[in-house]
Amino acid sequence: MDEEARANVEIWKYALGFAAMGVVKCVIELGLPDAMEIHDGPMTLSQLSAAVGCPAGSLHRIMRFLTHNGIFKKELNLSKSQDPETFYYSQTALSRLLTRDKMGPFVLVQAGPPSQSAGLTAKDLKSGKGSGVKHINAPSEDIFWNMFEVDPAFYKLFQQFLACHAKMATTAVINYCPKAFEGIRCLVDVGGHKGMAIGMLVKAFPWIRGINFDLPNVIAGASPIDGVEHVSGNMFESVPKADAVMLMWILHDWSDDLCIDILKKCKEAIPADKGKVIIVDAIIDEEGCDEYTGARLAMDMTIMSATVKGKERTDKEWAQLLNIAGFSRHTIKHLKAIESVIEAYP
Ligand SMILES: Nc1ncnc2c1ncn2[C@@H]1O[C@H](CSCC[C@H]([NH3+])C(=O)O)[C@@H](O)[C@H]1O
Ligand SMILES: COc1ccc(-c2cc(=O)c3ccc(O)c(O)c3o2)cc1
Repeated sequence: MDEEARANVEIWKYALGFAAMGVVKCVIELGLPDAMEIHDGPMTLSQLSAAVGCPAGSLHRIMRFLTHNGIFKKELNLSKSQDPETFYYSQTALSRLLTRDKMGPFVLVQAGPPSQSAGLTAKDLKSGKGSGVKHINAPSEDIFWNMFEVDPAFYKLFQQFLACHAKMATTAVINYCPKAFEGIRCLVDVGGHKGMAIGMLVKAFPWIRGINFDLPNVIAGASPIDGVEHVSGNMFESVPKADAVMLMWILHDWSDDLCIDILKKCKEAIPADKGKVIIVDAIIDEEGCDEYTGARLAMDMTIMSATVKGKERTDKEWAQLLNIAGFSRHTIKHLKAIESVIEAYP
């Protein structure tokens, strides 16, 4: 790998490093390394879930991230057949160091007092309601982003972060997946924020007329962009009509049920015969692994701590969502990035 390619991978260690440390802190709080020590042998996911009082769904994602990083091992239980309990988890030299009588307290103290520490907490996980830092004032997840109410300064930073992400991810999409944009006359970027991505796409593919669609408070702050019309609305109600819809970094914020609602609205917006939905999001590779697998799993931990029921999805989970939302087929193109491109057809 050349220096630049290595840098593109390495940077994620630093960008998502806080999430990784937050999860390690959280499993110590849950007492997971201690529970394994007491059990004194391999444990299935449901045994672990019962021992630490954390729902199996989130615990599965946490263990997937930790085993990838050498904290705990996942092994095949050859005495059983194809169900999730086919696997069991056991300790590694690293996880043995995370008990409360070894390095556990050392890690916890670095995160500061519980009232001030951000990210995942044992309490949130045990409640099964998700963490949802950014939906802090929201009664449920199907509410508009309400970052303004949480902290205006943080909201400003979050806007810069989104612009920076859109620039990076759209560059990868343009370089590695240009074919997806052939023949599209009108493209709507749903949740396109201030229009960075659609602005870059209409410049790279000048035959496209772009629509940037986002919440009214976001569109109100967007500047004019050549070839792009800004439209405000709510994707849970309707999406502007176009030949194709793009959803970049949208679906990973929402539960399966709300993703299906969004996908159905997108399907209504495109022609049934030649329309498509272009999803740009991570695909978790549970079987294989590439240089970005660690970053995708760390992003899943960030999404777990930042949203109520969002998650990064495996290819099987994506297929299931698209199928339930009424799409007949889809293709996947991997980029040299955290994200992949899924093209879904009515
Ligand atoms: N109900 C909604 N309708 C339309 N846009 C929404 C809705 N809820 C959240 N959003 C927007 O969805 C975006 C998610 S962040 C992703 C931004 C951009 N696509 C990127 O990849 O960088 C934000 O700009 C939100 O304002
Ligand atoms: C209020 O505290 C937070 C809110 C949001 C996030 C956050 C971080 C991040 O990397 C990310 C990535 C993608 C995405 O769709 C997000 O919503 C997102 O949120 C962290 C802390």
